Amino acid sequence: MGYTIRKKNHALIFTIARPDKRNAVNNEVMDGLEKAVTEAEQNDAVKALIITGEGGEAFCSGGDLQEFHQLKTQKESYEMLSKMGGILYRVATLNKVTVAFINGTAIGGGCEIATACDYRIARKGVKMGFVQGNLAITTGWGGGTLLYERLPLNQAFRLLTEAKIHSEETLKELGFIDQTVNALSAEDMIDLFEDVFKKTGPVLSAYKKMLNRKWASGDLRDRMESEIHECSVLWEKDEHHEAVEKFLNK
Ligand SMILES: CC[C@H](C(=O)O)C(=O)SCCNC(=O)CCNC(=O)[C@H](O)C(C)(C)COP(=O)(O)OP(=O)(O)OC[C@H]1O[C@@H](n2cnc3c(N)ncnc32)[C@H](O)[C@@H]1OP(=O)(O)O
Repeated sequence: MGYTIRKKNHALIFTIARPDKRNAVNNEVMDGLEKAVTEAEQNDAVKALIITGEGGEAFCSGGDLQEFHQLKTQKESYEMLSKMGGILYRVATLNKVTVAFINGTAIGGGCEIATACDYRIARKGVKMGFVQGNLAITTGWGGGTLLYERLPLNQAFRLLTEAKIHSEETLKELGFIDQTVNALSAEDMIDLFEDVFKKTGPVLSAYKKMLNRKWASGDLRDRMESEIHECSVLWEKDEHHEAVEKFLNK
């Protein structure tokens, strides 16, 4: 299976388990993440959902370029993009604490997944980049919209338009990474949330509801939807397909 879901203390840990493909997201991983979000939502004993990747190389390398390269038209890409965009909206608005433990490289959609979480904890030395622009598309899972919620607008705009890969030090200076650790696995870094887990579930849930009310009044879901649609329009263009071909034929 391309993912695992396991419980440790008050946390549910979702791990993308495709290390041979640098934990690229395919439909199976999307379905698994949706399952984990539902389980976290329904289990009162769970106070946090942690998302991470298997192995020491990558957190997540974004959408599976092999699998999704079959999607040629705006309509075909929109179906995939809106599926994952809906799941990341659920991650972002889940009434539990959400944590991305960035155990390795995070690229493209991998950065979007991390952005959907309340906390971003990175292993020392990892690199991250919103590289979608280099593939002649934008973020397409709602991660660009969410980045504008997480960072000052000018810094978010810079990360998206430069589409560069940055060190965790740079991203920590920008405030995107909350903390860097030497931990190699989610289990090893879970103690960082000891104080959080001392709070009752209803307290943590109430704080997320405050954030969600702010986002609801700001039409977050509509803005994510517009991003997803815009990405699907760009997806169909030759420039995007040529850029993906170049990677696949490297
Ligand atoms: C809306 C989101 C959007 C979308 O869905 O399209 C995106 O996410 S766009 C961004 C898509 N992702 C990328 O452009 C990243 C592509 N991958 C890389 O840049 C590198 O693989 C990297 C930096 C993640 C890791 O580099 P490293 O040198 O450590 O590994 P390799 O490049 O040799 O890759 C090993 C192995 O994994 C396969 N691989 C890596 N990334 C993907 C991917 N995203 N989809 C499918 N397969 C991927 C790569 O082809 C190699 O496979 P192998 O069979 O061994 O040749």
